Amino acid sequence: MGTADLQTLMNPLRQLLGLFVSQAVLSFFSSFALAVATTEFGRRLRMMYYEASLRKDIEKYDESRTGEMTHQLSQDIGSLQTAVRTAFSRGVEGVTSILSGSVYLYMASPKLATAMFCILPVMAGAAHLLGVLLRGLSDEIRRASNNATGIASETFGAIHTVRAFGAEDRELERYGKELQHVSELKLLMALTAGGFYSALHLGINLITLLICGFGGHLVSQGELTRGGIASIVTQVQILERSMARISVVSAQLVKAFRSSEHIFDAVHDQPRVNTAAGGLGLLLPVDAVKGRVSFSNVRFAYPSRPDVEVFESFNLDIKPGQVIALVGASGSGKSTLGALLKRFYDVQDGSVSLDGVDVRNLDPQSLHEIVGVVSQEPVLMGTSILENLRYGKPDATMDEVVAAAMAANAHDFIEEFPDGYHTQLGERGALLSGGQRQRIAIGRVILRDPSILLLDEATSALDNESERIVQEALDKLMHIKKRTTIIIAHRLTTAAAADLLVVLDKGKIVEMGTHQELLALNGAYAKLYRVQQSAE
Ligand SMILES: Nc1ncnc2c1ncn2[C@@H]1O[C@H](COP(=O)(O)OP(=O)(O)OP(=O)(O)O)[C@@H](O)[C@H]1O
Repeated sequence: MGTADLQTLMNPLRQLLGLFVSQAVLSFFSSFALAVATTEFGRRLRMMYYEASLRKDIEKYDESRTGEMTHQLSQDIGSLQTAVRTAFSRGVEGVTSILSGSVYLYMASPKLATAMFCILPVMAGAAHLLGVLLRGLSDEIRRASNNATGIASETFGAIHTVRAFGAEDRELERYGKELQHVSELKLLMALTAGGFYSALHLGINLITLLICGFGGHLVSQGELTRGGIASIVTQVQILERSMARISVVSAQLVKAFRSSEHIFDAVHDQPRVNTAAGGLGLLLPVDAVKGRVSFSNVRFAYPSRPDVEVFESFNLDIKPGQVIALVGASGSGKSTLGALLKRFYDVQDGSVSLDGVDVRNLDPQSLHEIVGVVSQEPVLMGTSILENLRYGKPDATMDEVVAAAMAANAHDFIEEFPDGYHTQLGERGALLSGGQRQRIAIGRVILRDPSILLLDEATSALDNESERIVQEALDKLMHIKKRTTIIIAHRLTTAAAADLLVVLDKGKIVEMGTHQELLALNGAYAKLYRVQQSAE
């Protein structure tokens, strides 16, 4: 072979090599760009959904299972991401080959192309029907699998109760039932989709047969060559395969968007209380707050139970610096007053105000800075003790943190841990005892230094010794500075020292006065007190 021949051979080879390399580079960049775009899409959607969930109204939490929300955050958005990625990669490829195949067909034989395109609407109609069927089924599957995840997460969260009641088998059965339902629905979906795709393939083969028949007729008429019909049949098969692929991709996309509809709804849902920081409502300077709290003609029923009115027309005025204790039977509305003050819920009528400002007109961040809470069963985060204390004041110095922990009677037990303040707590602070958890919770409130303190039965879950230590910490918290304090008390020993005791019954104030005055009155409080004294 001469040099000139070799040159002639090399030229096209070089061109081909160039083509292959550019194809590889192009394919790398397009798949990378697609991965970047879908990853970013997933990240943003997750952030938007997470934020919407964090900011949604508390009553929505009363009605939903947190496990479902976690499922949606990971599973549903994940499958949407995959579907979008597949739709783009396969969809673009499919659409391109349909377009180029159609042009080729039309140029090869306009009559054959027209005949073929007449059949397309029938296929599109069938694909639409499948979409409708799949949509209904995928809704059902989503509901059932969210239920299953909800059950599992509820059980994990309440593992001590489950273990204490030996309820593992019952929980397994409950989860298993839901999972069985999911499997049945998925099988039904596989049957529907499988049936459709088999019918689709049958249709495709029938169309190919028809084209062969019609093509044969055109050959006999001299309008088409035998070679032409062979390449048309090949092209038609490519076209049909692309259409089938697109219908699969679009069904997947429909399914994923359907199961994510509620995510978009949640993202667009405007909460009643906008907790986003910045200029929403009045900002009361924390230092200038006097601490007067007034409930005026409050009418309230929980949104999840609108028919049961907890308060019909409730009035209570708490003076700045006053320590009041709310007492009364279980279910009389004590905790609800705290929830209204923190604006977890809005009153239906009347108002709750702070220094004369309706809490609805206050910036929620400002409100939470002013009103500090120590709850009955404080929940800590699964991070370090230090970070948990700093939850009250993220920029607190180490000295401030230690001082707060000392005031909360927590410093000594923290120092006994090998890692001290850096000790990692389990989920919800599970590695601490109830009393230790409460002292950390008191410490974080001391750091926050609120003007109004809400103590929700803070000592009710403790034994006598722990109660004494926690009570001592609470006393320090109440006396570090004079602040309005509302104690939601179950144990009347906690309430006895308050300036004013407010006795509630079914959402109404039945008695008010100091401990001594109420004992002398010999009414509801005295009765409650005697019952508790004899029980202790
Ligand atoms: N999230 C809620 N959704 C619907 N109803 C609720 C909710 N929380 C409380 N309730 C109802 O509101 C009423 C008042 O409850 P609340 O918790 O305020 O009573 P409480 O006096 O604090 O009781 P306890 O001393 O047992 O904590 C009760 O009938 C209760 O069932």
